[in-house]
Amino acid sequence: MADPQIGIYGLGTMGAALALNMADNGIEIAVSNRSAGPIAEFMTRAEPFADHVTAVDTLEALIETLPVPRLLLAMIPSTAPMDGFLDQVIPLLAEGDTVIDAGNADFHSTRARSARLAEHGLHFVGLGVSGGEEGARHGPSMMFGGSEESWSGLEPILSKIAATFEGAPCADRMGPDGAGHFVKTVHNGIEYADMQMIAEVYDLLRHGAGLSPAEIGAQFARWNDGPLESYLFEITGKVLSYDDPLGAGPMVDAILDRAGQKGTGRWTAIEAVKLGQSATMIEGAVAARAWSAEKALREVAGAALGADRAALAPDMGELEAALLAARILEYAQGFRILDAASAEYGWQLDFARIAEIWRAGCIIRARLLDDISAAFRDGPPERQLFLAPRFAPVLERGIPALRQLVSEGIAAGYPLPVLASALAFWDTLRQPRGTAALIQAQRDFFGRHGFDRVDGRAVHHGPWWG
Ligand SMILES: NC(=O)C1=CN([C@@H]2O[C@H](COP(=O)(O)OP(=O)(O)OC[C@H]3O[C@@H](n4cnc5c(N)ncnc54)[C@H](OP(=O)(O)O)[C@@H]3O)[C@@H](O)[C@H]2O)C=CC1
Ligand SMILES: O=C(CO)[C@H](O)[C@H](O)COP(=O)(O)O
Repeated sequence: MADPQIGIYGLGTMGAALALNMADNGIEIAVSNRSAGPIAEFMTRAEPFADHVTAVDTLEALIETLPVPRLLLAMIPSTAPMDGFLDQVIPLLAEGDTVIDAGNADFHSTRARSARLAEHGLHFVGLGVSGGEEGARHGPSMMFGGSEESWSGLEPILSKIAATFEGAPCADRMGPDGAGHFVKTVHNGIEYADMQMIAEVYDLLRHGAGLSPAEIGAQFARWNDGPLESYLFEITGKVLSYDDPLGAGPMVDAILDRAGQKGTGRWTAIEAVKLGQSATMIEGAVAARAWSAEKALREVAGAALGADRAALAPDMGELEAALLAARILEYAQGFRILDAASAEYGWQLDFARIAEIWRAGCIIRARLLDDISAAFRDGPPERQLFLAPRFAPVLERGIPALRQLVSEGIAAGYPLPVLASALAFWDTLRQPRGTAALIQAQRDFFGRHGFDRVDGRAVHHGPWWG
């Protein structure tokens, strides 16, 4: 057996799948895990590729097994466990070795960890991996953040295991230190918005139009054959077609309506605000998950305030047009955050390439990304996707449909935090003169904050100050 090319520590859902993907692609790997059970389980699954796998019991042994300079990939929670892992490995590694955090990390942590490892002559890579277990096993989309040197060491491996789109691997270097994890975080923010938008339409169709989950699933499957084609529409169609094996009717009805969240959507919203942006659709989706967790309160409020909603009869063609417009706006918001971060951190992110690496393997893969990539290659006015000429006819058709959907939905009592905020974003940004003059007047009145006049005259306070 040849020397392992890379060590993988953490054989949970994602680590095991990535390791199997590597071994399946002929990459020599060494693996280990904190507890013993997953190592034995992994070796059973890896039996067809056993020639390419060395399994060891401890982290120390894993490091000893790897030739220098080492590539050591950890697929463990990127929070305190990652810092504990680094405490353990730093004294065992040699100058020039590379540690890869392939989990979902807060990019601020990644930047701090990169600086910490650099003090020891070590490289640290923040690798965003998307595609869930299936993607990790058969071809994920990967967003690399780290030095050019560590990219040249890792690129041959990542290119072999990545999803491909039109022959090119869906893996690339985004920039140094936290750039890869930041792009992955925004990917997840878009994922949150897309999932919530789908859930809002599901609600309208289920409770407004009275369709069954299976009928709605079939509708999502039909939409998935058109311009809305995407992984999330595909799996929504599938998920809604299942019945509960325990006999409680449609599977979706047997699931508690309380959404989990591990942090990436929230980080996206927080970073957007810190960067002077506001990704309202992503914020709306994070809010919806937070409100969903308040199940007990909603029970009380529903009994006290009434949970009535009126019937609706949405037209499926209009819905499709509305959803496409909303999806353009949600990606537009995501790329605006990337643009702001790229400027702030000097990353020079390549948006067309990011759209391409999201085109396959990842959770937000969607047909629309072809046009997004092309729009960025054309250079949209003001760097804004929603101003790209290629989207003009789609938005001209879709925005009135979205307006009708949102107004009818809200009038009938449905919460539409993502779809409604898409319209607020659109309607705000298309107004050359907005409402902020009044905000400025109020700020000056209560706090003498001052304002600029439209005529440019050097008078910065209102007559209320005499
Ligand atoms: N699941 C998904 O769809 C995706 C997950 N991710 C990210 O991948 C990472 C791993 O997630 P996932 O595989 O789903 O998680 P799992 O819960 O399936 O696996 C967690 C792994 O981390 C190990 N681990 C946990 N705590 C420690 C610790 N303190 N020290 C050492 N090892 C530890 C576990 O070891 P042990 O067996 O001993 O408990 C196990 O190997 C996370 O950062 C997650 O955000 C990224 C993309 C998609
Ligand atoms: O990164 C992922 C997908 O891209 C993970 O599945 C992540 O856990 C999803 O986020 P959340 O758990 O908050 O829904």
